Amino acid sequence: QTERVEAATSSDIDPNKTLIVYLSRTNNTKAIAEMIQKTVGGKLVAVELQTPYPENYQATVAQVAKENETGFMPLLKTKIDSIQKYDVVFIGFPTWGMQLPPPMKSFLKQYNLTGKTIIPFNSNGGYGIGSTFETVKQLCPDSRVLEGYSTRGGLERDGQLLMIKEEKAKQTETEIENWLQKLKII
Ligand SMILES: Cc1cc2nc3c(=O)[nH]c(=O)nc-3n(C[C@H](O)[C@H](O)[C@H](O)COP(=O)(O)O)c2cc1C
Repeated sequence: QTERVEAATSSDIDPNKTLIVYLSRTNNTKAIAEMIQKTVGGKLVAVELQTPYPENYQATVAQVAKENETGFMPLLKTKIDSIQKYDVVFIGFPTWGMQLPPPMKSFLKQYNLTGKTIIPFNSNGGYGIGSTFETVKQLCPDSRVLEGYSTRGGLERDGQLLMIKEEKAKQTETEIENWLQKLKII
């Protein structure tokens, strides 16, 4: 009987009601987003800005530092139609200045995620998630925020762009499957 209950509660997320939204500059977080979609299904959406960040890495770092300081939230070009139809929202982002990137703060502020299940994921340059997952929780006080996934991506500062490829991609895929199983998503 126990078994039947477990089978009924696990893996019943509906791909039609699943949104995977991510921010990615050098495609590491995008690679994770695509792996999640391959495993779970759902609608994949890249967050784009009305005014994109500079191509130049140092200029971007400086701009983000300023935005983090002032709490500035950039306007998004990306629009989600009918957010209300999604029950589960995966939210992916790199670590920027050890914080949640400003565009993701914009996203979480802009959309009403009340009652939804939020699942964060992250790539970073090796310094970890910083305050990112904590900020997601703070900005989604009326959502169920599940345990996030994080892995090392690139380090643009040192010329490392897309690093989630080849062996690292295979390893990441396995980790993502284990994580989603643990969360009873698959
Ligand atoms: C503006 C900026 C700030 C960053 N700050 C950090 C940081 O504080 N800690 C860290 O580990 N990596 C940092 N990184 C590196 C990224 O988190 C890392 O390269 C990540 O994998 C990039 O993801 P993406 O390829 O999806 O853009 C920063 C990168 C940029 C562009």
